[in-house]
Amino acid sequence: MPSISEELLLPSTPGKFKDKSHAMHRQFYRCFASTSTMFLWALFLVALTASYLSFQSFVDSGNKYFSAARGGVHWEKQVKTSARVHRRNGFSVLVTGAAGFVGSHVSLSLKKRGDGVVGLDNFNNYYDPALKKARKKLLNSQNIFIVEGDVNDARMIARLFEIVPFTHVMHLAAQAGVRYAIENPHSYVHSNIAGLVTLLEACKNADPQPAIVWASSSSVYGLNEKAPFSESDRTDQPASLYAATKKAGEEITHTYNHIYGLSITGLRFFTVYGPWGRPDMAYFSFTRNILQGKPITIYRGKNRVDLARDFTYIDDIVKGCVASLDTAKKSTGSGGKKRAAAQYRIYNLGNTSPVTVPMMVGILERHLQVKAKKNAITMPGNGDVPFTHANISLARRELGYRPTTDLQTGLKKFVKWYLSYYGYNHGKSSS
Ligand SMILES: O=C(O)[C@H]1O[C@H](OP(=O)(O)OP(=O)(O)OC[C@H]2O[C@@H](n3ccc(=O)[nH]c3=O)[C@H](O)[C@@H]2O)[C@H](O)[C@@H](O)[C@H]1O
Repeated sequence: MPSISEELLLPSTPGKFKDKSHAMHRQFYRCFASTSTMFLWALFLVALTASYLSFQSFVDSGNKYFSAARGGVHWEKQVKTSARVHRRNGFSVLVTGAAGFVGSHVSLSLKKRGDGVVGLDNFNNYYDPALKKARKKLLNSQNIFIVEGDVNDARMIARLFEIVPFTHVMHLAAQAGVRYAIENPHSYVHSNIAGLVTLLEACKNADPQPAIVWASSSSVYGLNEKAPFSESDRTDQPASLYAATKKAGEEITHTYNHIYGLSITGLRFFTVYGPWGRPDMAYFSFTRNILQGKPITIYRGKNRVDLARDFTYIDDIVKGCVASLDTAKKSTGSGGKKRAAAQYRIYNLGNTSPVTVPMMVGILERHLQVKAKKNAITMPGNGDVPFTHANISLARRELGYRPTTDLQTGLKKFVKWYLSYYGYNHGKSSS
């Protein structure tokens, strides 16, 4: 088949001409023409490869777009469905840390009464992520969708606010644990400070702005010796980095309230315990060790004084969280500007009856019907405080908060859950 060049340069009836110069020209043109052909073929192949590659990437992104991947159409549908409100004047709540202990309980409680709930959790491995996955499964079974993501992911949070005009944010995602701050200080700054600011920025930019309820901590009272602890007591002597980041959170939220009109409620939780709890906490790890026949270490204060905590049962805490949402006023800002002064509140959510750690161990022994192997040592200088004791008058007055579960009753429920979840032989070697 003649090339385009041949078509153009040679006579239309080449077979009739036999002269030499023509033959030479012909050879030259043939040679030239075949190079051009190759060049054109090469161009064609390059174009073909390029279009194949771009088609492939289109298919890939298309798959992402249409599949359940984060940001896809299916993902958005899950977020919207989960946020749907099923009661009159109900809330649509973004719950951060929804696969966590308090987060999972609060999410279930809100969903149960007809509020829309979208969870957010990064499923980090501070403690066994399998427990977080199990909580997620539980929430999924109640039609609560948990987005897997970090509170530091500004784009993702902004996207969530584009999809759902959340009326409230229940911010419970945090790096918890008092003593772990010695090992991994930066994780506290990352989650409790940077993550908090990222979330507040998203809330400030949202239109309408949500009201925010978030978890502070009893640890902000630090070395305060005046008991019981009241919200107006000094909180400028933190004993751990954990406490310092929670205290910083209180100051940071105050700033966002003051400048941008965000409605903020900070809740100082006092050693929350119960079913689906945190395995890093003493009552939980003690239970595991007692059942496994391993020793437990009980810290003691100066002069062998027992440490004491105002242990607070999860159901009481959930009631306090929900009451805080119910009484939260609307934020007043929009477009990054405050229109009027907004609500700013801080409440203790405790039990008002501290129990010593050895007494807590005694209750566990009775419920488990196993004697603990106790090893008492002087409290290492790791951020612990000798006691906590909440004055809850303010929460009682303004939230109607009334804790009803004592440690004896609450630990009984915890042990029942623990045994049903892990069984008696959890972690025991078979030998
Ligand atoms: O109220 C809070 O703001 C905090 O409550 C919780 O901290 P804590 O009150 O320290 O609870 P937890 O670790 O269960 O130790 C309980 C007691 O057991 C003692 N303890 C602990 C471990 C051990 O091996 N031995 C021991 O005696 C220990 O010395 C202490 O006296 C949350 O974890 C924290 O995230 C935060 O929310």
